Amino acid sequence: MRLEILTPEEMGSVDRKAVDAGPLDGYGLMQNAGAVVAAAILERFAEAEGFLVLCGPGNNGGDGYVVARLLVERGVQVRLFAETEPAAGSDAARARRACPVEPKSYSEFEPVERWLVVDALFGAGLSKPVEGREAAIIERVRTSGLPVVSIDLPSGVSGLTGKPLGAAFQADLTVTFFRKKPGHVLVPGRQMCGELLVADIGIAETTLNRAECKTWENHPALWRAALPEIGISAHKYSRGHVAVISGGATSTGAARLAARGAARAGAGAVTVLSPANALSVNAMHLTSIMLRRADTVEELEAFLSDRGPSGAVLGPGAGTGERTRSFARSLLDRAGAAGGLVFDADAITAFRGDPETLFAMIKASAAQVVLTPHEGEFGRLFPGLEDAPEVSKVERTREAAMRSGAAIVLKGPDTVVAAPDGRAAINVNATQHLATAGSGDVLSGIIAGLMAQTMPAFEAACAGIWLHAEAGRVFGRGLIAEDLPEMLPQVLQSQFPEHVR
Ligand SMILES: NC(=O)C1=CN([C@@H]2O[C@H](COP(=O)(O)OP(=O)(O)OC[C@H]3O[C@@H](n4cnc5c(N)ncnc54)[C@H](OP(=O)(O)O)[C@@H]3O)[C@@H](O)[C@H]2O)[C@@H](O)CC1
Ligand SMILES: Nc1ncnc2c1ncn2[C@@H]1O[C@H](COP(=O)(O)OP(=O)(O)O)[C@@H](O)[C@H]1O
Ligand SMILES: [K+]
Repeated sequence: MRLEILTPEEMGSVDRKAVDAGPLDGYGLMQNAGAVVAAAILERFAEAEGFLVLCGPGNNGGDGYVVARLLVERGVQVRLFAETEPAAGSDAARARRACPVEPKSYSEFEPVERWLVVDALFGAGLSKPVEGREAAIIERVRTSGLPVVSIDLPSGVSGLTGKPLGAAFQADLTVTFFRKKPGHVLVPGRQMCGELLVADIGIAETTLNRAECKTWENHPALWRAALPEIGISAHKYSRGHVAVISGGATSTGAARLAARGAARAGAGAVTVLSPANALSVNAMHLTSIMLRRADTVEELEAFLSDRGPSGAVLGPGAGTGERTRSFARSLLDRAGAAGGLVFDADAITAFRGDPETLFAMIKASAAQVVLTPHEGEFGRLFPGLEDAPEVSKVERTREAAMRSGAAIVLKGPDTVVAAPDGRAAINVNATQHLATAGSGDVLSGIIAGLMAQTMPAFEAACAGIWLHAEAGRVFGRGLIAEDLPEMLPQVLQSQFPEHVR
């Protein structure tokens, strides 16, 4: 599967390598790009009565001239709008000369009913906010309601960040080339593309140095091989034992959701470690999941010594005070080499004043650590890496992983996972039904459950996010967090039948 995601800059270097290797030059690639776009348009929009092609000054516009020419050759009506001539000697200038349609200026642009707009204004070379006459055309197209096919990217959407830079098209179909770019999978770019087609334009697969690729679309192909297998002689503890730290009497549900997530993800045993004042409320709601008292670090450490769990979740409902901070220190200190720790919610917020101390402990620990912040929690731990218009969520998450020494799961509709070694994956199967209280708690449990079964942190985080999202997607409307663990068996059995024996 072609799961690699290339930044516009990386794509530019692939293009250059492809041209150097031949046989196609830049103009040849542009011809192929135009041809795949024209074919996709004719196949999907056969009922369109004519085409309004908008060409920008660069190679994206060059692709537009090729599309216009090919559509004219098919005998359909085409009007072309361009404001700036392509640079002399460029591939786009050659495509412009070969195009039989004389461009009109943008000011002459008029929407025509039942026609289709081909957006070839800007692609990978978007370098500043779209304003003025281009913004005016985009607004006219939007109010006309005409369908839009965008070449490479909806003009105005940054291929790097997925965010609009000024005005931007909402496309019905976007045709990009060779590989997806971050802007096609990060929101809001993902929705602004409409349907996304990744087309082959004759760039050899060998042009891409796969070993250098560090960013992927999250998909089972990335981590299927690392999914835990249950051996025939398994016993409950050999399948992994997860400890989940509960909060006090009025905030115990989050830990139980995480515990249930860990159990359904396949951990053979799960223990909730509860303050004394919450033991009875936890006991009333737990059956197969075990319960043990842990008010103090000494009690936690006694449990760690007795039972040697292979995974733990700290944070959901745990409180942001000294108990949580001291439990974090103890878990990082005492977890064996195979231990997998997930710090979520309050375990993240508890270190807001002193993230460097947490990062130093993580780096010194033998445990594999995953931090699962939402944007608010992320900002508390990583000042300076907050969301900003021109920064990519992938790069922010990657930088946070390097700073902290943990795998970072930055949650949202486009959850990004990054590892300290630079690997990153963008998740695309989530549904908005996951935006429900406690859904993140279940996720932390699923990831810990997978790590407790010896799945490495990055793979466990990617698998956990995908399974969690798939459970939400399959369940659909009316989802509450309690439903997520209960959907996992169905998702696991339908997607990975070989793992259920
Ligand atoms: N490389 C290859 O082999 C292949 C590439 N292909 C195609 O090439 C596309 C990339 O082409 P590209 O690099 O020429 O950039 P492109 O997106 O046309 O824009 C650059 C121009 O727009 C201008 N400009 C930017 N933002 C602006 C704004 N907001 N408002 C106004 N102006 C703005 C910018 O100005 P400047 O930054 O120089 O001031 C410059 O003049 C790629 O998306 C794909 O479609 C295919 O043919 C397959 C083979
Ligand atoms: N609009 C959305 N679309 C898809 N997934 C979402 C959306 N909103 C939230 N999620 C997912 O739901 C979960 C919410 O986690 P979190 O914010 O920690 O909530 P809670 O603290 O209530 O458990 C995360 O996995 C997140 O990625
Ligand atoms: K475009």
